[in-house]
Amino acid sequence: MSSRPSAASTTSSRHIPPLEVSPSTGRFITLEGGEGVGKSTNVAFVVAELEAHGIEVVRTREPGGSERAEAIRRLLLDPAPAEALSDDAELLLMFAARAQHLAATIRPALERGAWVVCDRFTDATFAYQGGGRGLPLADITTLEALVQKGLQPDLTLLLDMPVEAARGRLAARRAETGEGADRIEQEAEQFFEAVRVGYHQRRDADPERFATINADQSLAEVQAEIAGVLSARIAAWQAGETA
Ligand SMILES: Nc1ncnc2c1ncn2[C@@H]1O[C@H](COP(=O)(O)OP(=O)(O)OP(=O)(O)O)[C@@H](O)[C@H]1O
Ligand SMILES: Cc1cn([C@H]2C[C@H](O)[C@@H](COP(=O)(O)O)O2)c(=O)[nH]c1=O
Repeated sequence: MSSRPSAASTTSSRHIPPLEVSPSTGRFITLEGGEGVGKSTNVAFVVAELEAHGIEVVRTREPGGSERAEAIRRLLLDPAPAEALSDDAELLLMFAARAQHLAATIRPALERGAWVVCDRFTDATFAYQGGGRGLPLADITTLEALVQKGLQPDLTLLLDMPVEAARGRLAARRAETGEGADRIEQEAEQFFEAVRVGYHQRRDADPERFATINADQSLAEVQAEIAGVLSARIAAWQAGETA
């Protein structure tokens, strides 16, 4: 476990008020949204904000987040597979990767009191395999219960913006880095519109856990919104712990 400097000893505490976080209270925060909305950029921001308050943070992602789960990620996202991947196999591989990720990374971190910040989790399965592919939500709910055994994120930041604008950002990133589109990113715009609707349905079914962030604004504005949500949620958790 990394050391926990006191909140008072940190210098970049401009967004979140000083915290006295109990080491035994691990929290699980996920960032969700369609392709190119800024999840990776803002995962880094959330991690930096928490670490600035002396919190041990494990940054992770799905699919992936442990050695074997990353191997499954490669299978899932291979842009030119020798054999087409069936929708059912895709769904089951997402949950196989998640089961391993939970066992190897997420549960051990939470059990030792670390906070986990994860780039995508099961809401992505509801949005992509449920909304995008049209697989039955009841099947996803069954797998969710089997694999998570009741564990849910404490907070999910849904970065939301129109699909076309986000694809523009992605195109700019690809032009800059030279990276190609993975197997799922190669889907048509209609697929990603259905993914966005899938996320909205998840959010509407669990408004307590979700906070919607308007991702279609400058990075500074997005991060101010995220900082505000984090600050409020952390204060509420702290109040609950000391009550
Ligand atoms: N608010 C913003 N305004 C303008 N550009 C942004 C903003 N947020 C992120 N970007 C840029 O948009 C691109 C996509 O951002 P990022 O890689 O964080 O998205 P992502 O949601 O993680 O993408 P993916 O779906 O591929 O995982 C990057 O080049 C990033 O620098
Ligand atoms: C967890 C999860 C992810 N996906 C999709 C969403 C993306 O297209 C890729 C992951 O790539 P990223 O660059 O890390 O965002 O996988 C999915 O379809 N279902 C899921 O459960």
